[in-house]
Amino acid sequence: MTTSTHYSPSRSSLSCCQFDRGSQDDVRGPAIIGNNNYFLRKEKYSFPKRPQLDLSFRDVRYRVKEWSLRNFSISEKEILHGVSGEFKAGELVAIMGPSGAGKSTLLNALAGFTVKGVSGEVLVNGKVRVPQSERWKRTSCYIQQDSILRPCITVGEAMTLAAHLKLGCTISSAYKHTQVLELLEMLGLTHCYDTLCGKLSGGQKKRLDIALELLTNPSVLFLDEPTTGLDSSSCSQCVALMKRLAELERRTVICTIHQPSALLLEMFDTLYVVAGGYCIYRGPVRSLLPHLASVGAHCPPYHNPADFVLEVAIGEYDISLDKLVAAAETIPNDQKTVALTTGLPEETDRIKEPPSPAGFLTQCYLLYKRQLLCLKRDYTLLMARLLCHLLIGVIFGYLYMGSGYRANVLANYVYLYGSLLLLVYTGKMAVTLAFPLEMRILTREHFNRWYRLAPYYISMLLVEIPFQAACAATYLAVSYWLTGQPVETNRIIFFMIVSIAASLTAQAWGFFIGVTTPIKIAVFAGPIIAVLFSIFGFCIRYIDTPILFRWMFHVSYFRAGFHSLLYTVYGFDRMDLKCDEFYCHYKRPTKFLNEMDINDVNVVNNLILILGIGVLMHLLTASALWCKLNRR
Ligand SMILES: Nc1ncnc2c1ncn2[C@@H]1O[C@H](COP(=O)(O)OP(=O)(O)OP(=O)(O)O)[C@@H](O)[C@H]1O
Repeated sequence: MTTSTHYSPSRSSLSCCQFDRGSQDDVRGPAIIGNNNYFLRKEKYSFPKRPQLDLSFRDVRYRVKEWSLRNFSISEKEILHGVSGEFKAGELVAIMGPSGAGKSTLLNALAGFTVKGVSGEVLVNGKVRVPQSERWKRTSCYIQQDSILRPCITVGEAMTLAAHLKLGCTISSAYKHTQVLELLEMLGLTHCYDTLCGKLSGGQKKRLDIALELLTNPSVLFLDEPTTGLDSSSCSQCVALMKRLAELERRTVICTIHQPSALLLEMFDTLYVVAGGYCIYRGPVRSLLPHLASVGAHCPPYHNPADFVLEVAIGEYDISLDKLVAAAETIPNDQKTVALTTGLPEETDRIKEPPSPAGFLTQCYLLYKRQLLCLKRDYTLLMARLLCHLLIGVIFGYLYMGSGYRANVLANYVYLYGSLLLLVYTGKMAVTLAFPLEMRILTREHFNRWYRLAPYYISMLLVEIPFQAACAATYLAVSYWLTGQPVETNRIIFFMIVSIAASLTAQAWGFFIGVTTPIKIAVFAGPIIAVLFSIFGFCIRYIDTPILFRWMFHVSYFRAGFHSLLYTVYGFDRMDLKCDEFYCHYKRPTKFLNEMDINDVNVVNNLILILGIGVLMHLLTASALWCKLNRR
């Protein structure tokens, strides 16, 4: 998304010298923290002050239900076993532990990203936090492990769009733009302003993820393994950045981390170590080794404390988990963390609630523009879809040339059936497979309160529906003309409307299948459902349908579409067809309709049925999406 007044900093206020210096600083890691690098130029930034939030949690448990095929029963598994802790504003907290210990599970529970199965209390400044509450969502953000960005938009566009969405209309565009530039400068991304997100390095993507969420200046940041996949200098840079974020304006920054170097570990204020779903240490980093020594685990000289605590956690030093858990309980409170903040910090008058996000229509508009921008940049797939429809239209038209006006109705019957099947398949499959890929972006942006589900869904439909309609119309125009169907305005209009409506309803089914089923099931569930419904009306008549299946006849939009197409072509008192032989059985179109048992088709009613099913499927899809996003 672009705005006309915006300019690339590389071309304007920020000089190349700044960028060059930033780049050099990048590779010097934590050693640079005392130097004059971009993470330290705090005074320049003008972010609105937010409340300081201390986070504490008591007896947090996470249970999942597991279905056992062998015993044919559902069992419950506890992953977090009643962990407690306190994280103070201004602290950089590391949640560490061996693989599978429950780090991400704990982070998700604290962030409110996982709600189902979580019990216990999470308190914010001493008050119970409701994970779904608007206030909590406005003051916190969650950054997932994998960077999820749209590859085809630039850093500047991504930031500008996020600023418009998250900061709403009450804040001027100029101010938003200043925020964008300041954040990019702070995170060393100024020189990437015009770079496509897909072309950023791993470290740059992580920084952009953070920059995007910092637009609302949240008080609490949760980051799931922000250093995973980065080289050592990028790791240092990332942790140095988080440290500054915690220090600047006393944000609470909590992240899970795998195996930091000794140098990296020292940069954290507080360490929370989990093993097997239990807490085995919580407190300042500097107290870790003395604490472990008190339970009989002495860290060898020159050994990385982070490695050491993981080795202790997995039992390499013959210290049982029970003993470690019991020892963690005895850590004195003053050592665990400093007392929680009560009330608001100083400078209360500067503290502001985050602004309201953009309104419904603005969200629709911005998301629609983003969709269009992505399509414009990556048009190969769209062109391929359009050209395929054109090509297949030519092939079908050539194969069934002239069948529309001849009495050899069986050829035309197959053309009509094949055409509808094609439009149903292309409509359905194009979105069935595309949607699961969108899900991760949607989950991240929706959770971090960029926008609501309805504007997202509407913006997606505003792009997908016209495009599928255009593809269908391309195919129909070419094949209709080549096959010699009747050239009568009413018939052409009905033919086009019914075919396109069926294709769009199939598309709605595609969305539904894509949202509700895993991708591996979706690839065959889509075609199976299409074929199942296509049987009714094509090779079986209503009177020949077993009673058990007659309901499918009524709800099959394919049947409704196919019968309507046949009636549009052969009904409405069509004159006799051209007969090239001595005797043509179906010279009179009504004879054919009578034998097919479709002489009284109501095209308008069928159209209402097709569109009704389409609308219903969209409503079901949106409901399923809502459940997925809000019932985690
Ligand atoms: N929904 C779930 N259903 C079943 N098991 C789960 C579920 N979520 C987590 N687990 C299990 O809980 C344990 C902890 O998972 P979690 O992802 O929190 O580990 P982690 O410490 O972050 O590991 P890693 O560092 O390898 O990412 C794992 O054994 C995982 O298989």
